[in-house]
Amino acid sequence: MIYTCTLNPSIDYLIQVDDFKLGALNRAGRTQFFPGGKGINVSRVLKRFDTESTAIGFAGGFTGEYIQNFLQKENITADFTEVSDDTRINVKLKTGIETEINGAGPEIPAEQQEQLIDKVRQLEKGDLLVLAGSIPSSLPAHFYSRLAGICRSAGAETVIDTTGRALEETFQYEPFLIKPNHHEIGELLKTKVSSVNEAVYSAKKLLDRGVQNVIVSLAGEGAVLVNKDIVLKASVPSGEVKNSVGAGDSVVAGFISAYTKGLSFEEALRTGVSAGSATAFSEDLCTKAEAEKLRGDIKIEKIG
Ligand SMILES: Nc1ncnc2c1ncn2[C@@H]1O[C@H](COP(=O)(O)OP(=O)(O)OP(=O)(O)O)[C@@H](O)[C@H]1O
Ligand SMILES: O=P(O)(O)OC[C@@]1(O)O[C@H](CO)[C@@H](O)[C@@H]1O
Repeated sequence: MIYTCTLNPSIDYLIQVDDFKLGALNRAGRTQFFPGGKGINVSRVLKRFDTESTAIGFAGGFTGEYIQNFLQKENITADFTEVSDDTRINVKLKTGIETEINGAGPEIPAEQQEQLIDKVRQLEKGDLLVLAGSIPSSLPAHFYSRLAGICRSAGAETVIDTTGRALEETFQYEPFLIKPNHHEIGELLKTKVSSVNEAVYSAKKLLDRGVQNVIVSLAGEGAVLVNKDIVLKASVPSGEVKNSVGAGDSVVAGFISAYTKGLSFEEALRTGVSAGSATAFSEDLCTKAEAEKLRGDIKIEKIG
């Protein structure tokens, strides 16, 4: 079974303001709400790729209820731990360029922390847990590594999509996959990563620290997949980027969906990148049909 864990979900509030002026009253054009948070996005794209998952994490208040109702309408199994504070609202301002304001997230009391940990203790060998997104400020930075450690002891695999120390501390538990973008892997290794070669070099350093597979996404420049046996480079299709929110999560979901169905690393990477680009080219997360249309435009090269 696949689980996604979003410790810090959100309602993503997308606001279109064509001629945004700082310090003035701006009138919004189109506005939209979506359930957000990286694990939730992964679950939504998995569902569109006919792959079942259970979404766990913390949800609270009217915003938490909105997210859970939305997931229910999309027939996604969710088992959130309820907290009393409201789940955050993240503002995604579309003004020609994208500006994001993400909330810190609610207070998570110790009792609810333990309840979530107990859910993760139920995982078994063969299960896969995706830990994705930021950690609310009331939780310790090592919360992900604690969950990753529990999975490791149970024989369940982990996919980690977060940044900095929270990510680094999970390496001791040999995550199956991490998917930093090129800025994030650069920050982690205190270097600048802007080319495919630099991404591969950096990813190999993380294999040495225990990670089994690293996908580095380089936005419009493509993506690489590196593990101990293979180095793959994927090109991305060209198109108009409408909304990059969730593009990285779609790469993770597409990859997992294909890989868990038994496809090769090449085809799983192709599926991941097609989902990422299809999301970037659409307003909400991609549909399977949108991603499939792009498959043929993605070139996968074995470069190591
Ligand atoms: N300009 C683009 N053209 C085509 N595809 C793109 C473009 N930008 C992003 N993508 C798609 O989105 C994927 C993820 O992009 P990116 O490297 O920006 O990751 P990210 O920063 O994790 O994404 P997110 O915007 O979700 O935070 C890429 O692998 C690609 O498939
Ligand atoms: O603040 P975090 O947890 O790092 O990121 C949260 C977020 O920006 O990530 C998703 C896109 O990847 C959005 O749905 C959501 O608003």
